[in-house]
Amino acid sequence: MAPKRKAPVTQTGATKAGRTSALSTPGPATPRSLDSSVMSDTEIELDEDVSEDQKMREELYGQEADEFVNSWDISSKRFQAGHEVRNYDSATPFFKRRDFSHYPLKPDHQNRPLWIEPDKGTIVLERFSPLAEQATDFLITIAEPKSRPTFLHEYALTTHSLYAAVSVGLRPQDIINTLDRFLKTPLPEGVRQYIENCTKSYGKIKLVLKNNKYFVESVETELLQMLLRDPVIAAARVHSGNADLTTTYAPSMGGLVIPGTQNAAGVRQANLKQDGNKPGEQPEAGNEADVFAALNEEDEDDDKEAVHAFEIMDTNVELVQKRCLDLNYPILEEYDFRDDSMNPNLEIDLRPNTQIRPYQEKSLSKMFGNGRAKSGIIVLPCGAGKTLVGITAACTIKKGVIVLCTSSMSVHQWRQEFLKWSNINPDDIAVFTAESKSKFSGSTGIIVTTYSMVTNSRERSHDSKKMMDFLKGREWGLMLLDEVHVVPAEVFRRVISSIKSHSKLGLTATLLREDDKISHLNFLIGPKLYEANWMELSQQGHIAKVQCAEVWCPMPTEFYDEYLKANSHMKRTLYAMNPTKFQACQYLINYHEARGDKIIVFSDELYSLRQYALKLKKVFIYGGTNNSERLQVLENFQHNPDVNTLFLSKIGDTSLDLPEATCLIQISSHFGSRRQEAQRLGRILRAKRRNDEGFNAFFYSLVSKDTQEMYYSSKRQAFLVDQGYAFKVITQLANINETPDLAFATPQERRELLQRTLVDNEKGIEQDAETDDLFGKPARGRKKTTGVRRIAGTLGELSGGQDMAYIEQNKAANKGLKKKKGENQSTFFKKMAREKEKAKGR
Ligand SMILES: Nc1ncnc2c1ncn2[C@@H]1O[C@H](COP(=O)(O)OP(=O)(O)OP(=O)(O)O)[C@@H](O)[C@H]1O
Repeated sequence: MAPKRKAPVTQTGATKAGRTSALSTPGPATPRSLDSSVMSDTEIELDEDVSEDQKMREELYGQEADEFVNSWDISSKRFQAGHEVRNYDSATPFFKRRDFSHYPLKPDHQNRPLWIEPDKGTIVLERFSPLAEQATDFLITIAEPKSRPTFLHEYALTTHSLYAAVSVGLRPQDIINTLDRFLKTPLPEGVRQYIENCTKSYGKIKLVLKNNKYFVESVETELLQMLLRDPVIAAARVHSGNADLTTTYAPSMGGLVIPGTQNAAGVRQANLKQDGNKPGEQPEAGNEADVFAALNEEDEDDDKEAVHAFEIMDTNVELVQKRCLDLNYPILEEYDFRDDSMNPNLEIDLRPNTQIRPYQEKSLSKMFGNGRAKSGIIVLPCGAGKTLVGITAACTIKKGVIVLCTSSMSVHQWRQEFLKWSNINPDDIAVFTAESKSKFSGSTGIIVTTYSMVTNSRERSHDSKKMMDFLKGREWGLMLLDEVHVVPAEVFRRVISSIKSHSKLGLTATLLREDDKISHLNFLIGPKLYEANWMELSQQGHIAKVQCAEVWCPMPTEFYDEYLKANSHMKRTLYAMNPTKFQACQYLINYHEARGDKIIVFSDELYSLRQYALKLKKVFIYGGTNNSERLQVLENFQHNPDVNTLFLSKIGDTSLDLPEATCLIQISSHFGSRRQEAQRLGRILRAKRRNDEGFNAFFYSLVSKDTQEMYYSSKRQAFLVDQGYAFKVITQLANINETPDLAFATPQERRELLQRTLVDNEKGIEQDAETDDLFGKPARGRKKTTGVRRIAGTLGELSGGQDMAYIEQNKAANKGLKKKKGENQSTFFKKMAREKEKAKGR
């Protein structure tokens, strides 16, 4: 019989929930020995029968255990991972390669707020630490926030985040020293090297426009010499006859005051500097403030640093930017607007009573950190006031501004906001849309337009062409890019190549895309300069507090049977039309209307949008609703006490400013889109009543149980969960069974609903207009035919037995099916028709 082994009992302070839990590190309450060779008293005592031990571990941990068992150094009873010797205990296999419990802790680690994962550079912040605020400020500058629930925040060091850190004025050594000071363990060598490698070339070379000439600038002459040895860059240089590099001096850092604030824009972050301590050296124990005292000191040497530069041709700017990127020296774009004497100044200032909020100021200070304007992206939650951030940037630069929006409604909103917050002369701000092509009257001004107006080169009218020539023919001080997350990189490329601007500011609430193309924006616009914390803003009352819930709605058997047989389009319709979901929706509407809430119900699926709205006698807007009807519905929703619920298709996901709305119900959505979930939540974050005592907004996602929707739903929530939102799961709505007058209460009604849904959608599912524009031209709803669908049935059923009914399509729907002239033709036939028309005209 094999000798008995001690039971594995270790728990090394790990928690189960959240990504951060995978870091096995001792919790603050249970400090471990600093000596990695000392065995913990809870460690497994190795017995002789290794094969049995191995078998057990294999059973417990599968394949992964093999690797561990193979690297198990029996003689020393220690686990060998690469060149590091680790202690092994029963929890080790749970953490696999992410067990860092052998890392020594600094003696005063309780005072320090950060953990780091040595292999990946993932940083975990203890939000309950007294230094959490300072650490957050620092982390937001150097790393990407990944997840920010209540107690532990997770950040990742990436090349882009380090690039952004350098672009706001941090030096590699500043980053290393400060990070080391905040860490509970010494900074791992790999992370130090990563930071050095990523930052050594970033921020060294700048593109600056001075007196309307482009200069490539650096404090290191050798770097400029190296660039000039490159044939492409050498060819782009403007030869002034002087072979030497021009020497100038760095601009003064302070002095610039962002309008709407009391503080100079020279950000504290830009002044983070080394103090005398060597990396890893401990600050004086017991004095937390000392750790950071040095961070805020002014860098007296900055003003004395000589800057060298050479001039390049205007026409070769993009080429030089690309070439520098290829050479691994990404060029930072900076606009020395205070020294730009060539472009006329714009008379614009914030109105005297305008006070920007602390997070708005923080985000802008990243842009104007050294007295110049850096291009980049600012990420603020929906309703947090991105517009005012853009306007304040324009008031700081005071040069010509071009604003690009996603819809014509946003264009008008931006113009209104400019007039509301600043003293701009109304004649100096013009809009360029399909309906209006006005220009400003003076020598400079502001133009607000849409991405599509600027990039759609086909079939331009004479006026549009003239307007485009006007936009292309001048230099803009600032380009404001709204909702940058929705615009394809190609569109940016076209905008940026056709319109010349000295600085670019991208604004968004959700810098995420399911296609992972977000990184393109880093080099097309600039790095992410700032990202706000949603929870913090809601705690401060800038955005509403929201209770999120996922309501599980079981499907009646007959629906579920059809669901299992259906194709993917029909599946989506069926889980949206689930009668239990309908009842949950009806119940929630009744409940919240009675509480005085204004409710928006979102559905991506047009058929269910209409069916729900008609059955519940509520107003609805979708892609096919015409403009005047949309405005009328919105007006009523805002001001009419009898219209408290509005059904909206996905066209209302963005750009909808309805501060009256306090409750959201989602009955159908776009697969697993995290962005849509966040954008929809954004519709209630701006609730007017957000600062009322005890006010909460509500966000319900209705999900058909045991369908694909459950899977998508958890995917969709990932972004918001990372922002700290908790989704409650509701499996049974209180007293729903006793609620009178619920729709589809009898089996017969439910069967009728099923049959009608199947028959109505037999030909295919109607898709909504592919547009984000709630106020743009209503695009025609497209019919997508998914082929013939056979339903098993009997003659009895066809004659009306068992609730299968012959349903006549309504006339409007039939009309919609009629082909209009030229509609649904192939491009070949359309071209032929056009040519015929032309020939007739000749
Ligand atoms: N500093 C401020 N002082 C007072 N009100 C402000 C301030 N900043 C923003 N607001 C108000 O907050 C509301 C939301 O602002 P805004 O529409 O710019 O948000 P947003 O971030 O662009 O939202 P979305 O992403 O949904 O378009 C507006 O009513 C705006 O007037």
